[in-house]
Amino acid sequence: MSEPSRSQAHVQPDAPAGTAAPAGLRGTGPRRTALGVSELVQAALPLIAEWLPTQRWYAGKGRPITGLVPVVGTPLQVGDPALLHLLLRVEHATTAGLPHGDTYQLLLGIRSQGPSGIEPGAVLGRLSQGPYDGATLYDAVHDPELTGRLLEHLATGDRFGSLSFRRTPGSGLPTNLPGRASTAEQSNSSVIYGTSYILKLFRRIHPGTNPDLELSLALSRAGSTRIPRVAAWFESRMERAEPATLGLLQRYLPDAEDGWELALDQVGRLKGDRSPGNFAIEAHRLGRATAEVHRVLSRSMPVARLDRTQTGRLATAMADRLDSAVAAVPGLLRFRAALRTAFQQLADAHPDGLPVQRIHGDLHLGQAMRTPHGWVLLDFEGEPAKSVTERREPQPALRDVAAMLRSFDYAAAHLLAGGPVDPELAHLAAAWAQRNRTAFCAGYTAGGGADPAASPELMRALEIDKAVYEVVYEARHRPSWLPIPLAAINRLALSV
Ligand SMILES: Nc1ncnc2c1ncn2[C@@H]1O[C@H](COP(=O)(O)OP(=O)(O)O)[C@@H](O)[C@H]1O
Ligand SMILES: O=P(O)(O)O[C@H]1O[C@H](CO)[C@@H](O[C@H]2O[C@H](CO)[C@@H](O)[C@H](O)[C@H]2O)[C@H](O)[C@H]1O
Repeated sequence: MSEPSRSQAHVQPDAPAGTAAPAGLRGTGPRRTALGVSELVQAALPLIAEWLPTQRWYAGKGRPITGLVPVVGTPLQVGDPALLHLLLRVEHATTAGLPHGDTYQLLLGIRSQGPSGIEPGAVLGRLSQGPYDGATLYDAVHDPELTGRLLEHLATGDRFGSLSFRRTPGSGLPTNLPGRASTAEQSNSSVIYGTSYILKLFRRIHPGTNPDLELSLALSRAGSTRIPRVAAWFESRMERAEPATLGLLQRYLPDAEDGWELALDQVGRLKGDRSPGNFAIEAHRLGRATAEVHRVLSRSMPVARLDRTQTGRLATAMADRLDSAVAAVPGLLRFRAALRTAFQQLADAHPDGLPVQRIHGDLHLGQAMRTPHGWVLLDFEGEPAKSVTERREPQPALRDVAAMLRSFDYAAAHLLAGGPVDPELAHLAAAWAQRNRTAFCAGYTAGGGADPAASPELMRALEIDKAVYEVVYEARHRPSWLPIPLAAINRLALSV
């Protein structure tokens, strides 16, 4: 690898790019850049264009890319290996012909010899021009040395141009831990440091504070033990006043078991001759933990009461989401009338309005970890398909309860998926889901949350709203799972 030139080594470690006009993939670039970075970014763009759509976290799948616009490039390490932090806007044409795009966070490693032992999917390719001509460009999340560098920046609270690394008071962070890429199925990318910390790197970047940081910090500051404590984060000012969250460092829970895996193990026992455990005890505890988190959030963040008109708007928003979902998945059309009735019944059942507060927003068994000290909740980012503004709006707390109820249903349905029709097993699976749903609700109420049974219209509407979201999610990401939420929609529509 050619060593970075002196000018690059001394470059201001931030290269604000301004907004370039959308154009083809090559030649779309920053107007204002520091020497070295802009050439490197230009050399990397064709490789990025090929690699990006293959990533799980890339949200633009199926939509042709009409432009790649570097927003800010920041060298975090120069030399061999080098580490480039890049915020990149990916543009797509919309039907109206106007550009529409998302901003992504990339951490790019560059090595002359190529990284050893790195999985092939993490390599973007070989640079064929620019200051690093001939070197290998790869996803630095998979390079322990470079992710170790990120931890050092977090520990020292560094600033590089528009990038700020920030620590929570009292968190003395180690600086000598290499990071390994997490293999968990996820919407972002995470790096685990030893058995102590986990850094989530948000991939699709929205302006402003990410709700995951916002809510996790509020819970951490309130002393809640129901989330992994926040140790640090980093953010970029990009071109706006309010910084955009880029990464969140939390305590790692080395002894934790994933709630979804635990539930699948339990429900799987219905099939074999293994003795079925009593997951309902855990479901009850999880309900309590959820109520506890809601209580802390209601004390530390704004609460409100929707009046009658606003409650009507809540129902209308559900009906609107249903209509968009019908357009995306026409199989929903036959349920539309019944589901709309359920939304109207929610509005009619609450003439005095509804209390609302900040909530988790996308609670499911995969977001709950069982530790030796009880259940801990993760990932307060909310539903990735919603705008950040929507996700930050206070909601009925029972929305999280309804979402978790859907998750018990998913675990039971997963048992039956793909196999021959087995009415006896289907009966056992349905009974398992019901038992755990009931236990979760009882735990939630025992923990001080509102009794879900006291608001049946609200609960049904919230469950439908979630199942509609799931139909779109599965159609887009896991089409073979689509029958799971569709079966729930069928059941819920029949109950109206
Ligand atoms: N603090 C933690 N301790 C242990 N494992 C964690 C922790 N945070 C996340 N994980 C693991 O990483 C997975 C993905 O985390 P999550 O926050 O849901 O990421 P994403 O928002 O990218 O989907 C979780 O399901 C869990 O298995
Ligand atoms: O965890 P994410 O923030 O990425 O959430 C998205 O993906 C989830 C799946 O990984 C999805 O959850 C749905 O599938 C789960 C089983 O895999 C099930 O337990 C949930 O109840 C169901 O909603 C989630 O909706 C989506 O936003």
